[in-house]
Amino acid sequence: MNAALQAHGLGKKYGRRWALTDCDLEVPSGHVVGLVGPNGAGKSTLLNLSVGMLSPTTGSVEVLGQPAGTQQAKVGYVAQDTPTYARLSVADHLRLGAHLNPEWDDSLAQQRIQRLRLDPKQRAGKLSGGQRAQLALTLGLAKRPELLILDEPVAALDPLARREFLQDLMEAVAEQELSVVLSSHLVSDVERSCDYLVVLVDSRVQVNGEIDTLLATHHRLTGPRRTAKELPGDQYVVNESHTDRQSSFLIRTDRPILDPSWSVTQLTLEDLVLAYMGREVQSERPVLEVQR
Ligand SMILES: Nc1ncnc2c1ncn2[C@@H]1O[C@H](COP(=O)(O)OP(=O)(O)OP(=O)(O)O)[C@@H](O)[C@H]1O
Repeated sequence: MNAALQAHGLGKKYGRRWALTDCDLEVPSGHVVGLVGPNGAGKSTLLNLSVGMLSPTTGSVEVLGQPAGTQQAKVGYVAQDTPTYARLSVADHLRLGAHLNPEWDDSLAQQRIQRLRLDPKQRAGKLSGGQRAQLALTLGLAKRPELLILDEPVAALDPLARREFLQDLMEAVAEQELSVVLSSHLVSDVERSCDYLVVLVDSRVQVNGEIDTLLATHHRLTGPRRTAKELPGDQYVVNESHTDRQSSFLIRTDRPILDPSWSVTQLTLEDLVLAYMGREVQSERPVLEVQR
């Protein structure tokens, strides 16, 4: 199966300013991928390049095995500002969706609009921010894409609407062969809905892999003070902190931790994301990748 997303040396420059530099990434199909990273990391730029809304200054990006922007019917995209046509009604948007998309699922679209209590006659410009986001998400889902790319899709939704949307998304993933890449600042949403994680910091993928595997292979070790050099070679140190007598390491390893002097704790996804986000940018290749 083709990768959902594949970027090589991808870069985008605006005037003299680089928004994304030399980004390498491969995301397999069949996952719900959470793309997280600090403000300005390049997430939106990467997603815009992936759908062909922007053209790269350097490098290349493919979606579903084809150059970005050539698979319009198979790729759904909801941009960060959930664009809609202000003067068109909700019903007009659905008609437009049906007209433009060969796989359009009208009953899904109508049911969703009904459930969300959106008035089909209301112009999109008169909807609230959250309702507009729901309309844009409905268009993305009803298109029945193979890959759905969502840039902070739930940012404008209230907590209940957020939960329902993520539920809808997971149902769509279960029912059809749908891969999803969604960027989010909310680790709890990523935890609830994603099975694959990409942490992007300053254009660099810091960690990339299935969430279950990442959680099973990362641990916090706490014990008598020592240096990272004293740890076994298979223990990759993500971060470390020390007091006079104690050391704490966040490590990644595929092997059992045999040293009985360590107290070993499992990490939450938030611990893991924050650890990679808080690190100095790692630009050395190869990027740390964990896959089954
Ligand atoms: N149109 C533009 N012109 C100039 N610089 C831009 C433009 N769009 C983005 N940038 C810059 O590129 C960098 C990456 O921005 P991008 O929006 O991709 O980050 P992001 O990870 O999506 O951030 P956020 O989490 O805040 O949405 C930032 O430094 C931003 O200021």
